[in-house]
Amino acid sequence: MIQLESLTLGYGQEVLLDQVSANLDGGGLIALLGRNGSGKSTLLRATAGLGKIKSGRILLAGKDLTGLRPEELARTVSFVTTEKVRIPNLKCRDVVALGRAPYTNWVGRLQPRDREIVDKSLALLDMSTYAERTMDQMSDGECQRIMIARALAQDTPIILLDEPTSFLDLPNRYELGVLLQRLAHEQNKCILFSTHELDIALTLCDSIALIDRPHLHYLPTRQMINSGHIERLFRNETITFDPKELRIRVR
Ligand SMILES: Nc1ncnc2c1ncn2[C@@H]1O[C@H](COP(=O)(O)OP(=O)(O)OP(=O)(O)O)[C@@H](O)[C@H]1O
Repeated sequence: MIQLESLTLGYGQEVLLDQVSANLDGGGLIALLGRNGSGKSTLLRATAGLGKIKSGRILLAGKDLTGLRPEELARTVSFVTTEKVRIPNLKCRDVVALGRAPYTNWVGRLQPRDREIVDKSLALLDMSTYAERTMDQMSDGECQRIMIARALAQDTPIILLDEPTSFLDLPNRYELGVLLQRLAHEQNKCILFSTHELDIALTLCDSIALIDRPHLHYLPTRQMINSGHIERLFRNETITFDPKELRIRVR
């Protein structure tokens, strides 16, 4: 679904990914891992069509990203960023309805089918009861769910999320991970999300994309665990990764 072809990304003279090729074809739930500053957000932004590519190509559903018209891009990929979104006077239903913008007619008016999709997206995120509330009166976790509902309403085969669990407490992190897994499998989406939650990535995801600057390794989760890449990348004087137990151990 997402193909990287000899992709080089970076800023100025700094190269983050150097001629990386990977075919994230399996779809399902994919975790994007890497140390701080390795380029996870940069890659997600580039895949969403927001960042600059130094060289190479990104293909989405077989089409070169740079050749897609804005409305085609908006029908192919949705992006949930880390920014805390608080739109004071807009009800949750209206926020989710923004996801329908690539499909609405020229005055932006929702058709019955659009309303149906908005309601379904809210329901899938278990947020139907919040439809008439405004986001300035909601918790970070609740707002995060609304932004994911908006991405779902956009009805794209690819959904990108930048650290979606970062504002959440432990139970909610897992709940969101399970929810993303369910959406990926039941709605047949390719969901790529960056995270520092190694255990969520390794227990819930179908495959892992691991940035090991300036390379990127992409493997099904079990193979990634056995590959030794995670151990090598996340090991330091204080901690080791135990691939059998899927646990970080303090030395
Ligand atoms: N707009 C920018 N201009 C110049 N350098 C940038 C810009 N954005 C990010 N960088 C640098 O690029 C590198 C990768 O940043 P990026 O945010 O993609 O990493 P990340 O893997 O998402 O990090 P983290 O896990 O800390 O969120 C960092 O060294 C960062 O300082």
